[in-house]
Amino acid sequence: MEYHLIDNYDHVNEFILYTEVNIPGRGCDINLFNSQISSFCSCKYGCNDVNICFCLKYRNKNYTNKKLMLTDLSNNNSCIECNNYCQCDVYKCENRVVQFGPNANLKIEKFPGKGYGLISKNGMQKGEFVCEYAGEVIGKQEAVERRKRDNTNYIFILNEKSGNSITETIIDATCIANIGRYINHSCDPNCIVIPVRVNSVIPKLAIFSCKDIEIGEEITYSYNGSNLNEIESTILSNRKLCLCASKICLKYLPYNP
Ligand SMILES: C[S@@+](CC[C@H](N)C(=O)[O-])C[C@H]1O[C@@H](n2cnc3c(N)ncnc32)[C@H](O)[C@@H]1O
Repeated sequence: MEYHLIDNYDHVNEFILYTEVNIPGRGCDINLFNSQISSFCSCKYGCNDVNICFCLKYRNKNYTNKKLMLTDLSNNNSCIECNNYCQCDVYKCENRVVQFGPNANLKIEKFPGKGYGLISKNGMQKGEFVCEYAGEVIGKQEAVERRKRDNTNYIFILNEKSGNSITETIIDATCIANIGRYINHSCDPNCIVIPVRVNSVIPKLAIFSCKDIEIGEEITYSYNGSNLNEIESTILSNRKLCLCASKICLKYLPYNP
């Protein structure tokens, strides 16, 4: 059964194209992009029992009451949600969160010195899904070239380690993106980025709160680990000052955006 993603947000800049989900860009492996995870569950009820649901059987439980179970993430920092092949009821299944789209409680605001940023209008509880960081899925070489050409701020690189191998997912949200592109960096962030797979083998970069967030508070994650290392070494002399204002601020953004 298919799900319906609801995303009513738009950009503050008319030159940026809104996309609710990732789209393939240059250098993206189209076969991987179009791949369909072939395992599925045949649950009749909520997909909340690791002994019954096939999607949860070999993993930790991802969510409780639709909130990310942060304690289980130390061993396993990625999630696989139930997919289009699963026979569970889409709206009763407890293993579907990111696929339904962003939190309805977000607002883009201006922050002096930082440009735009995202706030939570009504506050959030720890573990709530905020939104995806969606954009063009591109290859490494293309990312290096775009970064040199445009000095772009919006290329996110996610590295997932599994044994000796590393899976790299690169999303460029410069020109085509969802609301996730507006989230600023903090050295003491209230959100984390987790790779979440639904149908495709290529993960969605899903942003979840890792603390309770107050009404009107800025939503942030740490940009540390989301950069292009090859380029970083050439630009350390030109790093941007961090304005996160946290007590443990490291003074500079983790890379030169
Ligand atoms: C992914 S964008 C975030 C959204 C951006 N503020 C905007 O207006 O589109 C990254 C850029 O935001 C700004 N930024 C993000 N976090 C910041 C911080 N803690 N301090 C200063 N500038 C920040 C930097 O200019 C950075 O290049």
